Parts: sequence; structure tokens; C-alpha cells
Amino acid sequence: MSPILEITDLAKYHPSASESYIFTNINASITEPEIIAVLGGSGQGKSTLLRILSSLDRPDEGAVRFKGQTVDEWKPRLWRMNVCYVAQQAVMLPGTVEDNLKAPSKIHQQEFDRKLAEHLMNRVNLVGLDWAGNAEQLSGGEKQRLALIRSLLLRPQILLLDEVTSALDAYSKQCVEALLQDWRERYSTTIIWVTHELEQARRVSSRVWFMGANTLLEDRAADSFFQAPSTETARKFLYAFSAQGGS
Ligand SMILES: Nc1ncnc2c1ncn2[C@@H]1O[C@H](COP(=O)(O)OP(=O)(O)OP(=O)(O)O)[C@@H](O)[C@H]1O
Repeated sequence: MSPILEITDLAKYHPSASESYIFTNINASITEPEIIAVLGGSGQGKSTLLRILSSLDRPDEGAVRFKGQTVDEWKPRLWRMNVCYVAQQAVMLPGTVEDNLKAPSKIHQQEFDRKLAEHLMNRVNLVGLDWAGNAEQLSGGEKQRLALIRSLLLRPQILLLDEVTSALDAYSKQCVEALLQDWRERYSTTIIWVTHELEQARRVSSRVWFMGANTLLEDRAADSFFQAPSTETARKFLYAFSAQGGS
């Protein structure tokens, strides 16, 4: 099976110091639609990696191929429709909740799927939200869920999630996790999910990318990563969580 996404010798310099790398020598390939949890300490370049995969940023070395072709071989709009990035700080477009839900279909000249939008709003615990309300005035957690739905409505083949449940209460988080697991199964979507919550990574992912020492240090099945990481850096990372008694 040919890979849907292939990352080859990827490197990004530190913007403030061109001699040093945020990360270097990242190689990975995805053939099966699965949920990959991206873990690692702060500043290891997890968000930078997602931004490069989504074509919002460019690598300094190496290449990313979606279905065998690099960013430059794709039309930018088509790449972004298929490889969708959902940021931690959800950005609302000016206008109402409904304007925001309709924005992707307008940009990509597709029909707005109102039924699907309503279904998704229900699934993420936003059932009573006023579609005529100003999107800017939503809470952080409401914005996060609306931004996620906006991306799902495009039915991307690859979904890049950057700490998208960080502002959610436990129940809403559970709803989002369940939705994304169902979604992957139904639409065969590959989901690459940066999270700082180990319990969340355990619940949702079948594979882990662990970033450390300025590279992709481990690329493993989630079970085996959590049971026995193969690097000292990852062992220390997991130990720090268990020592805190946190997730
Ligand atoms: N636009 C930028 N200007 C300056 N430095 C940047 C920029 N973007 C990223 N960096 C630096 O690159 C490094 C990696 O940042 P990035 O946000 O990708 O890490 P991260 O692993 O996602 O961190 P966290 O877990 O804290 O969100 C950091 O040292 C950050 O300061």
C-alpha cells in the first residue's frame, strides 16, 4: 500500500538562531488511517511539525508528500482542504456561528451540509448554541469545538489537531474524543493529534510519535510505547507524569 503521508529528512531551524534546529532528520510514513498521538516536552517542535504538514509553514530541509506529491506539486487550496490543521487557539472568522460553519464550504465552493453540521454540534455538546450569535463572543472551549467542526465539514483525509481539547471540561472532552474515534472509522481519516494529556493519548491513539532530542525519537505502537519506551528521554518523560500522579 502506498503511503498517504510521507515525511522525509525533515528539518526546521530555530527562527531566532539559524545555527540550531528545532528538529532535524524526521522520517515517518503513514499508510493506514489511524490516530497518532504526538507527545514530547514543551518546545520540541510539535506545533511546528503540524504547521509544516498543513503547509502553513515550510521546512528548511526535507519534504512532505501527500499521496506521493510534495506541497509544491499540489494546489495550495487542495492541500489545505485535504490536510486540515486545527490550532489550539481557535481563530473565529468575523460573523456568526453559522457564518463560521459555512466558511469552509464557501471557500472550497462546496454545498453546506447543514444536517452534518447539526449532527456534529450535537456530538460535541454544543446542542443549544445560538447559530445567530457572534462567534467572537464564544468561550474558549466553544471556539475550540466550533473550529474542529469547521474542519471536519471539509472531510479532510488528514486531520492535524493541536491540543484541541485543552479548554474543555471533562464531559465535552469525552464527547470530542468519541466523535473523532467514530469519525476516523467512518471516513478512514488519518488523525495526527498533539496532546499533553497522556491519558488522552492512551485512550485515543494506536500509534505514538514521541519528539525529543530535536527529532522524532520514537515512532511506535501506542501500547508498546506506554509499556516500554525504547529511549531514556521517553522513559523520563513518562516517569515525570506518573510521579506527578497526573495523566
Ligand atoms: N514564529 C516563531 N518565532 C520564534 N520562535 C518560534 C516560532 N515558532 C516556533 N518557535 C520556537 O520553536 C520551538 C518549537 O516550538 P513549538 O511551538 O513547535 O513547540 P511545541 O513542542 O509545540 O511546544 P509546546 O508543547 O510548548 O506547545 C520553540 O522553542 C519556539 O519558541
